[in-house]
Amino acid sequence: MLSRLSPRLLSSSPRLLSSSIRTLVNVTYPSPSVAVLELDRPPVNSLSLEMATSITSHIKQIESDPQIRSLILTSSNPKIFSAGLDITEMSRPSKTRLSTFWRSIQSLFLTLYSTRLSTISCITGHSPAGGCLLSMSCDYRVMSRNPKLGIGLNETRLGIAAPFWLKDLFVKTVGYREAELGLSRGKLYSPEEALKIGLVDEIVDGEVYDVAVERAEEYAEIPEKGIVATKRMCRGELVRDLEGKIEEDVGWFTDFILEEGTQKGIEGYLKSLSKK
Ligand SMILES: CCCCCCCCCCCC/C=C/CC(=O)SCCNC(=O)CCNC(=O)[C@H](O)C(C)(C)COP(=O)(O)OP(=O)(O)OC[C@H]1O[C@@H](n2cnc3c(N)ncnc32)[C@H](O)[C@@H]1OP(=O)(O)O
Repeated sequence: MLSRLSPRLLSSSPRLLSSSIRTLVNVTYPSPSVAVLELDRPPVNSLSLEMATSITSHIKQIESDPQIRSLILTSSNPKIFSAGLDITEMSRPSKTRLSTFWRSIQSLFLTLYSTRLSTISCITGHSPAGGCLLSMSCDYRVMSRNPKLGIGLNETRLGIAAPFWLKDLFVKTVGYREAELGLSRGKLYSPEEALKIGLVDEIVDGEVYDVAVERAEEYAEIPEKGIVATKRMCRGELVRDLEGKIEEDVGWFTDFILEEGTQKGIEGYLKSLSKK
């Protein structure tokens, strides 16, 4: 029933949907050419298989409306953009679920990174690891100035490593040396630091959402053909690299995560999170 609705009418607000078909995101339209996709998976918008699949399918639905030119990605939680991958997906999983989970993350990245839409990440809260991946996959990033917030790739802190395509995305965004330092130290950058290295494009004192809408509207005025060709030029190589190695990457991920040493690290990290 839901899929027959026009994307323009589609709002996945919890007020409108029963919990059994809750889609974990809300979609709204602040202007005729701009859509907003709000992550809404309490408590921390972590990316489970269902969450990643839902975001991907909503991006595709929005993309299919030719009137929509820009997409803002944001969060219903003002303190947390996304806590990254749902770590429980990686804790003592079945191999089948783990492979399907990783495919859903690859697919979310490929969809968001190569969409014809101009994408603005509106980062009001923490954005570690997979949260940073979502932000970096967008064309423009605005973040609240709050010095308590962190954005970056902290995988090493969990005893895991970013996959090659996330490392490549980070290198493309901040440059080789900063990426190497940030990755090996598992560094989370404050908004000021993130601005300095180009991990975000703008930091905002007031209402970050209003600035995101302004930027989305500016992008929407640029002729689509030029933007799409430019995106393809800048992003095609990384997209092709991953597309050519999907199975290899699934193999690396599942082997790495299922190792006993990795499992122990993940268990310890989960304990430290829930003890806080
Ligand atoms: C040959 C080459 C080999 C190469 C191998 C490559 C293949 C391997 C690839 C492996 C790649 C894996 C990539 C991973 C990327 C990721 O995204 S991993 C996830 C990283 N995320 C984090 O570390 C964030 C952890 N969370 C936090 O720091 C904080 O929760 C927060 C700052 C986001 C919010 O803090 P606060 O508001 O204080 O909330 P909390 O009380 O901490 O959390 C509430 C609640 O949520 C649970 N939780 C938090 N984060 C996650 C998460 N990511 N997943 C699942 N659950 C999470 C937390 O435990 C609390 O639960 P309880 O209320 O205690 O039950």
